[in-house]
Amino acid sequence: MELSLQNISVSLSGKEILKSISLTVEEGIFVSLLGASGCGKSTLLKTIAGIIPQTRGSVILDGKSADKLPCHKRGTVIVFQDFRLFPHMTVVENISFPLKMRGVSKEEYLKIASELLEKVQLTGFENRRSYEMSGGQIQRVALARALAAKPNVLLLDEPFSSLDVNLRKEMRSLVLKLQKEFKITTVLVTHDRHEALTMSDKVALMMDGKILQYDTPEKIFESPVSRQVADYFGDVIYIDGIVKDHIFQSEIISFSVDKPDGLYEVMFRPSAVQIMSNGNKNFRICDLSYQGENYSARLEHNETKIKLNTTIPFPSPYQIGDVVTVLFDTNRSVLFPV
Ligand SMILES: Nc1ncnc2c1ncn2[C@@H]1O[C@H](COP(=O)(O)OP(=O)(O)OP(=O)(O)O)[C@@H](O)[C@H]1O
Repeated sequence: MELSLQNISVSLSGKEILKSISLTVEEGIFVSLLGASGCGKSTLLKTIAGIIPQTRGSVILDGKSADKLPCHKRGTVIVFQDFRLFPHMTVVENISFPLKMRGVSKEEYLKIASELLEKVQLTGFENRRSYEMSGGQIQRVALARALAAKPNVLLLDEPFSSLDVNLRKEMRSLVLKLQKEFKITTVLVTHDRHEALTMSDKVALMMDGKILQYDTPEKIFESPVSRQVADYFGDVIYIDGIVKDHIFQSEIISFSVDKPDGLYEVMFRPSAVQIMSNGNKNFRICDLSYQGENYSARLEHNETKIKLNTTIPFPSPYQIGDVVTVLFDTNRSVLFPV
């Protein structure tokens, strides 16, 4: 099912939390709502589910307004961070619950529960209760219960944040595998950049109740629309300059661009910068620190004193004080007007 949000605004206790959010999640894709704590991610998820009513705008499901539909009629299911299983019910009873509510026969719901338990690798856990399982197992039951409801849109509110690193990795692959298998339109709330970039077909970066950019992981990382977006996704190098007659010119680099004349900052990701020992030797390494797998290096330009940070793969052939040539991959440059 396609999900479309049209100019959604939400106010809570007199404060505007979401500010005219528009976004389309095409059928069957996996989208992450990414952003710092308090930017409104969970509020947006709950608005999609119908738990929080919007002050303005519309939630459109498969081309039809869902604004007047209560939560249980929207076909959306939320999995919360704390999973919220029914503690007095067994695993099978938890998974079967949404099916029973829909009047599915006992024979049928037991069959579906058993198939889903197999999919989340919990066959044999049918009669356990929450207090007899680990966090990861409880999460898999919550996922099976969500899938049992045959949701049109699956909404995941930070479901991996309470798990340890290895389990988190395992659960991410399981969720993605099932999401692709069931072809469920899915929206994940996360504050983990890596999680958003590696799991999603598209990422919506939120800040202060607004979406700053909604794009594929490659585009949002490589072609950010603003400095705010660029900075959010990690280290960046900025160089000030001007564009004149379609040439960007600065003290250390110039190249052709398709931009109108004016003042700009050009942005590079550290991976778009290469260090070489031969060439015009324009930078000096003033700091080098091991990060695990690579080194973080700080370099200073010989004459202009422009400084930049980059990474050097392990083992580093360079030392602090070495004078090197810095090459910029201008195909990966992004220009922001100043
Ligand atoms: N019922 C409420 N009444 C008033 N303000 C609220 C209410 N619920 C949430 N807020 C505020 O709305 C803002 C957004 O909250 P929300 O939970 O959507 O953020 P979030 O991006 O999901 O954050 P986190 O990653 O910490 O969960 C916060 O400033 C929060 O304090």
